[in-house]
Amino acid sequence: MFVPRPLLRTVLPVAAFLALWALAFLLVTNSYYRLVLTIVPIWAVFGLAWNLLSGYSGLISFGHASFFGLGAYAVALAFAEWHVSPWIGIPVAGLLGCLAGVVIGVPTFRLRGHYFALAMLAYPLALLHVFLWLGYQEVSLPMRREDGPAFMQFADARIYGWIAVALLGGAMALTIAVERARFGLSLIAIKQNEAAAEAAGIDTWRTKLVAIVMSGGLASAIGGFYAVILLVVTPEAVFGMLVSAQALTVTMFGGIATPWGPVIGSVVLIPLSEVLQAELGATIPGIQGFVFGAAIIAVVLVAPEGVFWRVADALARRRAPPAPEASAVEAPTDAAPPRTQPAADAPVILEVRNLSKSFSGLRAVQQMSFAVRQGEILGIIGPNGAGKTTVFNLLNGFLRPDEGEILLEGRSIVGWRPHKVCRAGAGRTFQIMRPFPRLTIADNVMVGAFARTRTLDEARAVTADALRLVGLDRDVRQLAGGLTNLQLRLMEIARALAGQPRILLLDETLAGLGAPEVEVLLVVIRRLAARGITIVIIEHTMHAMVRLVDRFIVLDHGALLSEGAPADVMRNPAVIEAYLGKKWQRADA
Ligand SMILES: Nc1ncnc2c1ncn2[C@@H]1O[C@H](COP(=O)(O)OP(=O)(O)OP(=O)(O)O)[C@@H](O)[C@H]1O
Repeated sequence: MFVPRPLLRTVLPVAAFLALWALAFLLVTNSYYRLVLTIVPIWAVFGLAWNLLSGYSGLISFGHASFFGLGAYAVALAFAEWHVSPWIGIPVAGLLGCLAGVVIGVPTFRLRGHYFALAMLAYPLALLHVFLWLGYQEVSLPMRREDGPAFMQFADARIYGWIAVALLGGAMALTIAVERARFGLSLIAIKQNEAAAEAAGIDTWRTKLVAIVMSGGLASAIGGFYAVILLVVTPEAVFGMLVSAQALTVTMFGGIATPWGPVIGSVVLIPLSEVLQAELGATIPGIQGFVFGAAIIAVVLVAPEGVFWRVADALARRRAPPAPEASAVEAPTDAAPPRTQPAADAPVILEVRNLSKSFSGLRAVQQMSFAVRQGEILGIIGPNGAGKTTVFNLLNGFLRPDEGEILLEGRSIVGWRPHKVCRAGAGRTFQIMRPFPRLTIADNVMVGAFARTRTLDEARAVTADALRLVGLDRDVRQLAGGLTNLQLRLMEIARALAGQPRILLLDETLAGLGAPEVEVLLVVIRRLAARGITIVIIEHTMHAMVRLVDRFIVLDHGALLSEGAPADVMRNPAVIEAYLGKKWQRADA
C-alpha cells in the first residue's frame, strides 16, 4: 500500500549529500572548479523542476528554458533597471514562473504526447525572439561594491556555492514532499494511464496544472539565481535549445520521477561537459552538445529510465525474495451473501432519456431511454458495435451526448468530466484493462480511493476494504504489470470500489476468462450487489449473465431493442434474431 519510506531514511542521505557538497567548497581552492561545483546544484534544481512536471506526470517538455529564461531576465532586469536586490528578485521570479506555468499550461494541456512536447518547444523560441526584439541582447547586473551582500554579491565566491546547495536542498525537499503526498501518486497515475486516472476520480487537468505551476516556479527561481552567477544575461544563454535540453538530459540520465535523478545526472554530466569545454572547446566547438547527445543515446540504450532506476532495480532484485507465482484462481470462491431483488418501486438511481451520440454520421446511440433502480443488477447486451461501450462513455463523461439527459440520483450529469461523475458516485471499469502497470495492486486501488477521501489514512482504510471485498488482500504488493487476467479484472473492480460508488459500470468484466474465473467474478459481483451497490454490466458471456442479472436491456444499431427480465428477453424473437441466434433458442428450448 502507498506507504512512503520512513522520512528519516529518505532525508538522511539527502542531508549527507548536501553537507558533503557544501564541504567541498572548503577543500577546493581553484576558482574555476569552485564555479563548476556551484553550477552542478543549479542544473540539478533545474532538472528537479523539469522532473516535477515531466518526470512524474509524463508530459514531456522540450521547452523548460522558457521558465528558466524568464526568471533570469526578471532578476537581471529588476536589478539593472530598478535596483531590486536578487534576494527579492529570485522569489519574485519564482512567482512569475508559477504564473507562466498557468499561461503556458492552460492552452498546452489540450495537446497530448508528442504534440505537447513540440508545443512546449515553441515557447522559449518565441521568448528568445521577443527579448531580442525588445533590445535585451545583453543585460548586465551592476556591481554593488559598498553593499554587496544586500545585493547577493560576495567577495568570497564559496557563498554562491552554499546558496546553490541550499536551493538544491529546498528543491529536493519539495520533490520528496510531492512524492509522499497523494498529489505525487496522482501524477504517477496520470503518467501511466490518464483516462483511467480521470475515471478513478482524479481531476487530471487540475493536477497537471498544479504540477506545471510548481515546476515553472522552481525553474524560474533557479534561472534567477543563474543570472546572479553569470552577471550577464543573453537570450541564447537562458532561452536557448541547449538550456531546455540540459534539464531534460540530466534528469533522464540520472533517473526520472525520483529526487535523486537530476542530482546524479548533474553531478556526472555537468563537470564532464564543463571540463571538456574548457580543454577541447577551442578545437571542437559545441563539445557540450556532444556530451548531452551521447548521454541521451547511452540512456536510451542502457537504462531507459535512468541510472538511479537501473541501480535500484538491480538492488531490489538481489534483496527481494522470489515473487510468488500468480495462481490462476486465488480470489474467494465462497458463496456471496444472499440478496433479494430490488423492489419494483425502489428509487431510480440512474436515468437516461433520449440519449443520442453520432460519430461523423454513424449513429452509435440513438434516442435511448432507460432507468436503473437502486440495488439492481442490470445487464446490457447486444451485438458487436451495438453502442454498449459508447453508452458507458456517455454515462461516465468520456463523451458528451449530442442530445438527451443523464440523471444520476436526480441530478443531470451531462457535461461533467469523468472525475466529477466518479466523485458523484458512479464508478467504472474498462473493456480493455487500464491498470497502472508500475504501481502495486494496492497503489492502483489507492488511486481510486482519492476520489472521496480526505486523508491518506482514510484512503488506506478504504483501499484495504475494497481489496478484501474482491479477495485481493493477500497480493497487495505485487506490481500490476505482472498480474493474471483475473487479478487485473479484480483489481480494476477494487479500484472502482475504492471510489465508494453507489453505482458501478462494469464493461465486459468477464471477457477473456475461463469458466472457473468467471465463477469467481460472479461471486464478487453478487457480493457487491449484496452490499447495496447498483451494478450495470455489459457482457457477451450469456450463460453467466442470465444467472447474474435481474434485468436486461438489449441494444442493436445504437437503439434499445428490448428490455425485461432475463427469461422474457431470451425468448423475444427480435433479440434471438439480432443477437442470440437460433442456436440459443434451441439450447433454451
Ligand atoms: N470514438 C469513436 N469514433 C468513431 N466511431 C466510434 C467511436 N467509438 C465507437 N465508435 C463506433 O460506434 C459504434 C458503437 O461502438 P461501441 O464500442 O459502443 O459498440 P459495442 O456495442 O460496445 O461493441 P463491442 O461489443 O464490440 O464492444 C461502432 O460502430 C464503433 O465503431
